[in-house]
Amino acid sequence: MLHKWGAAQRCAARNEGAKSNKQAIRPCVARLSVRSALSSRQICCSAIEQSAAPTLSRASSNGSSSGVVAELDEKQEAEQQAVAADPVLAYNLEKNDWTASSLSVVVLGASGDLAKKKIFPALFSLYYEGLLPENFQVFGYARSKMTDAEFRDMITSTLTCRVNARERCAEAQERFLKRCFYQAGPYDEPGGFQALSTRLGEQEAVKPRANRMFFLSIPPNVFLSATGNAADHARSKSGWTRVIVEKPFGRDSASSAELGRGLAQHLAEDEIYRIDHYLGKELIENLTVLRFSNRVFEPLWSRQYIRNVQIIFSENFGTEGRGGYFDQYGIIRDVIQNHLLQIVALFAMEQPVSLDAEDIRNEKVKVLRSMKVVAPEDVVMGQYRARGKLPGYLDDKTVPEGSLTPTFAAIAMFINNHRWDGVPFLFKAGKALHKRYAEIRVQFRHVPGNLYRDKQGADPDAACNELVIRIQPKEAIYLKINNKVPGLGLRLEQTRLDLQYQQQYQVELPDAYERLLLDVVNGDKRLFIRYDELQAAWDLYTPVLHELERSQAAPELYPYGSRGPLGAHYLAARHNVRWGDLADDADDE
Ligand SMILES: NC(=O)C1=CN([C@@H]2O[C@H](COP(=O)(O)OP(=O)(O)OC[C@H]3O[C@@H](n4cnc5c(N)ncnc54)[C@H](OP(=O)(O)O)[C@@H]3O)[C@@H](O)[C@H]2O)C=CC1
Ligand SMILES: O=C1O[C@H](COP(=O)(O)O)[C@@H](O)[C@H](O)[C@H]1O
Repeated sequence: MLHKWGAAQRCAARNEGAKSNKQAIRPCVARLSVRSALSSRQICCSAIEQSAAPTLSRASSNGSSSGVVAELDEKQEAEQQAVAADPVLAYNLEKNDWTASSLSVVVLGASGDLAKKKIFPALFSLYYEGLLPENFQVFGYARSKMTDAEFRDMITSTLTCRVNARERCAEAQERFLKRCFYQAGPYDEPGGFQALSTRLGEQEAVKPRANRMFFLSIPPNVFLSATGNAADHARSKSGWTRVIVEKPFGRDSASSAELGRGLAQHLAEDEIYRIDHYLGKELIENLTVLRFSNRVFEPLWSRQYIRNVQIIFSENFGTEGRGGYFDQYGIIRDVIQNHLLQIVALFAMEQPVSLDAEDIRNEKVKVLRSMKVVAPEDVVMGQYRARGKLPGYLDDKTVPEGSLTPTFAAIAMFINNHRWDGVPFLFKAGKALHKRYAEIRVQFRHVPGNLYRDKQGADPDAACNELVIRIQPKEAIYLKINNKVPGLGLRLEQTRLDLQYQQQYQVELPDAYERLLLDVVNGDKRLFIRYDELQAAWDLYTPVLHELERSQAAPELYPYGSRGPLGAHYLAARHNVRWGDLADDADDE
């Protein structure tokens, strides 16, 4: 399964007469993907080459090869057309030539939670699925002292074989671990980075072009010094250097701008990848597909038909262990100003000129810049308190005594443009609630002059159509419609047109970090946040965040495991909205 990319490149190298790498590799990608349902990101192919070969030889031996070859040729042609129409693939093919390059991924903060929980497992998954180049290595970097062997021991327990075919997983893990190295050093001095660069060079020696990718999995107080040292002392001299920055990108407009200026002293904007892992979730990537490839949705996607949009994030656990970080930020900065606002930008944008990163981000930034700055009266804050044995936020030892930091918030926002004027976009996000889920709910307007008004029960709201995009868990898209209850009578009930991913696709979905790391390898910035988007997002929230801090506004307490504070319902009611998740809860239990 490994090194499909390398195989495609080798195959391309044999393709004489092609004018460019892109032209050379296309037929290879197409031919080698004949028997596989690879996504547009999964760029071919040795495994597929092997799986096509036996079919051909078996067919030859019973004398029917021409039929099979013709069939393959047909499929190949169809695949070639698909590849030609895929701008992501075309972009990747144009930008990378891994026959002459190596890839080093350096994880700064390798001893930390995010690195262990997300980054190493994602890198292993990509490796296992053959999506990383042949000459590939991982370097962990942190202050903790560790040998390569200890580092490998540390990450072993984090590696799992996510993909369907788990065959030879242990073997793949062993091979992956041999590519993992560790360098101890400080973030704020050059010495460690110089040593890192030397060791990177030793591993990269076999390829003329050495590409280096740094993941800043470190606390924000060392972002700038680590970036400066990485860029100045461990930057690639022969290939590209890309730096992935994790949130928090500052605390407000001013600190974010300062961070931006600091990064810009060492890196060009095209070297910076601001990650928002919600953009890497399957259902979020599907948002634009849903909108722009289905004729049925786009005409409805405006104030004319949509009454309100709700973006809901609910976690059934508290800050356990992350209280120190969380208390400095709170739920608005932790989740709403970034993950949920990014979802709205994608949800509400106009159709971009193309799927190119800049075209998409141009449209997103227009939405953000059209939004009304959040008003204090449109914010409800909550903080969880203890319930039975479940600890309250203030019981977390890493949280300062008497902290007023919100662990829950509900917010109403508006987009002042032709399409969305007057439509409330309601956000609700909280920790230590009753369930873990994230979803987008689109509530449609009432049916005017409804013929069936008296057949639908007393509550007219319950008869409104609602489109639900369930981001996680149990990913799904369903549309609530009114339907006649079968039988001789005439009674209507609300039911669902239901796309449940588990039933429909029966594949395990890739983790968001897998998708995003692969995008960085391929230089694809569609799912990363551009500087002007970030600043526009902060400008919407900075005044209210400052005001809440200045006024020392006390959050409403809610019990651990509840649905959050009552204030969220009053806020929704003020905008003539009812939270859709309450109605659906009973069905989903
Ligand atoms: N964990 C998560 O789920 C998420 C994290 N993030 C962000 O990702 C980044 C990393 O997160 P996470 O792994 O949880 O962070 P950690 O607190 O685990 O820190 C990562 C590593 O940084 C080093 N470190 C910790 N504190 C300091 C300090 N004060 N000064 C210098 N170095 C320090 C430690 O390594 P050593 O001492 O060995 O150098 C530690 O192992 C953060 O910016 C965080 O906000 C974003 C989304 C989710
Ligand atoms: O960025 C963050 O996201 C997580 C939730 O991510 P998910 O992919 O598990 O939904 C959240 O717990 C954390 O507080 C926040 O920093």
